[in-house]
Amino acid sequence: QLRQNYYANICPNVESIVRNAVTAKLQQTSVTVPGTLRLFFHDCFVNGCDASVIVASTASNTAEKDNSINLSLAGDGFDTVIKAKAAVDAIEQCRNKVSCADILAMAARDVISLSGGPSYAVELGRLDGLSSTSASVDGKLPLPTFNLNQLTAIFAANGISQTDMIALSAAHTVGFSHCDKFSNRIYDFGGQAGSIDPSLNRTYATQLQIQCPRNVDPTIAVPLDPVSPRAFDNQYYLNLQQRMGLLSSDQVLAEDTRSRPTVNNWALNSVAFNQAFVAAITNLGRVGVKTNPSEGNIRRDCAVLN
Ligand code: HEM
Ligand SMILES: [Ca+2]
Repeated sequence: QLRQNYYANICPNVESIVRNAVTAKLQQTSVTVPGTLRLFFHDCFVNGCDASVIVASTASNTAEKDNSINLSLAGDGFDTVIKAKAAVDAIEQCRNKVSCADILAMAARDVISLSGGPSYAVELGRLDGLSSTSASVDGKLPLPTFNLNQLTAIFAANGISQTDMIALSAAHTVGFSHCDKFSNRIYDFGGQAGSIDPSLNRTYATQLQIQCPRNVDPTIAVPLDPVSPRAFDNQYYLNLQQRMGLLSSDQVLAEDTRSRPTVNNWALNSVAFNQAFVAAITNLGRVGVKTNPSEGNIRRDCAVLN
């Protein structure tokens, strides 16, 4: 139902308007890249790709963004969409004609290519959702402690294959994680005093213990990809081969014999990885999309339901 060039007659320059806004935002802060990419994922897995994650809470409604799992979404991701929407709406012909969900899909595409990843044509035509509740997020997003079966199942629930899940996990080639998401791996692993997760590289574990001491300030975050934290590349898989996946859900992809061959292939072949990633994020962008006016609309303010 979605298609490329959906806005060709409605707002012909929408893609360059969004790209320029994203580029300007990226010049202000590099967090724009991971912030926008993770926002797209957290949107699509809850109520489909409908910008429900961007809606702000009101006196009578606690929105998705205030669910505990979304509290670590970077404010700069939201700001990227708000700024791109303002740039689109500054053009008379485009005003209130482009959905926030599509702007987020375009911005996600743009931050990937602007940080060295593949460029691809993005499918458009999503409507913005009509609701956003914190309760609707519960159980819909993967946890960093998930094993391969749990990861595969939660992606399958969104119609996304295990191969696509392995490709999409490479989004962790950029951005940061707070210490609490992996502290169980570096301190008293398995409840055993002084124990470290055996699937974690020892040298890396020591570095992490220094960056994340016990009782660390909860605002401290460390790069998900310690080798090339700002480049969108296949370094993620090379890290996994070195047991330098930061989250347990990252490292499990190289530890489980069912996913390991794919990890090894994409560590070796960045062209094949880029191809797989484009296919996978295109599938992610199709999850639960609303195209019928009875199920959505085009929000005037991305943070407020019309
Ligand atoms: C496979 C299951 C996944 C799990 C368990 C997972 C979990 C996490 C966790 C725990 C963090 C750290 C949050 C924090 O402490 O601030 C994180 C960060 C991130 N995730 Fe995922 N994630 C998964 C898949 C994805 C996917 C599919 C994408 C996008 C396509 C994605 C994009 C990101 C990005 C870009 C960051 C860095 C955010 C930032 O620096 O602001 N993740 N993820
Ligand atoms: Ca959503």
